[in-house]
Amino acid sequence: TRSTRPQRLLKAVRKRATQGDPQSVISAIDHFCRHSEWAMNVGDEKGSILDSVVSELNPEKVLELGTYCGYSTVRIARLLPPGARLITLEFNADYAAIARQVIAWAGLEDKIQLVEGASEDWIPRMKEHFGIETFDFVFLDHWKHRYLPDTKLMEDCGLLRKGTVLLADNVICPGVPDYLEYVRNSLSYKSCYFKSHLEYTKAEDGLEKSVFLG
Ligand SMILES: Cc1cc(-c2n[nH]c(CCNC(=O)c3cc(-c4ccc(F)cc4)cc(O)c3O)n2)ccn1
Ligand SMILES: [Mg+2]
Repeated sequence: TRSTRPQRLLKAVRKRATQGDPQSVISAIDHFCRHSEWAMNVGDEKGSILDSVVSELNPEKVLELGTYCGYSTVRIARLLPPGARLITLEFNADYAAIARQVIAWAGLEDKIQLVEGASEDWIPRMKEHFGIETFDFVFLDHWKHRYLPDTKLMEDCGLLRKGTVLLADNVICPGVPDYLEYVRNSLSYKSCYFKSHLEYTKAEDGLEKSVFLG
C-alpha cells in the first residue's frame, strides 16, 4: 500500500541528514516540505522564533503538546542544557512511530520522552507519573480546540508556576480564537504576538507567547 507522508518525511531525513546532527535533520525536513510535500511542522521561519524563545529561557522542564513527526521536538531539545528534559505528547500512534525515529536520527533520545495518548488524559498524570513539579516552558502545537481547555487543565493541575512561558503555534492559521481571547484578557498572563507565516507558505500565521503570572 502507498506510504504515508510522515513515512516519506522520515525517508528524506535518512537520505539527507547526518545521524547525530540535529541541525541536518531540521534542514532535511524543511527541504522536504519546501520541495516535495507540505507538512504541518512549525517550519523554519516560526522555528527561528521558537529557537529564540527557548534560548532566552534555558528551560529545565519542557512540555510539548503535539509531536507530529518530531520537527519542533528536535528544534527545542537541541537547545536544552544538559540534564534538561522534554516531554512530548502525541495522540496519533503512526505520527509517534515516525517521530521516535526522527528523534533517534538526531541523537536526542536522552533528553526526550515521547508519550502516546490524548493531552487531556496525560496532563492530570504528569506529577505522579513523571515526577514533574511544574514546567518552565510549554509549546502548544496540538489540536487547536484543545489549546484553551488544556491550558486551564494545566493551571488546575498546578503544572504552571510564576514565569512559566506558554508558546502557541497557529494562533492565526488554523487559528485558536478562544485561546487568544483568554490569554490576552486574563490577569494571570502577560501575552505577546510574534507575526510570521504558516509554515512553507505566504499565508499569515504567528506564535503567541504568554507568561503565567501565578
Ligand atoms: C496529545 C495530543 C496530541 C494531538 C496532536 N498531535 N499532533 C497534532 C497535530 C495538530 N496540528 C495541526 O493540526 C496543525 C495544522 C496545520 C494546518 C493544517 C492545514 C492547513 F490548511 C493549514 C494549517 C498547521 C499546523 O502548524 C498544525 O500544528 N495534534 C492531539 C491531541 N492530543
Ligand atoms: Mg503547528
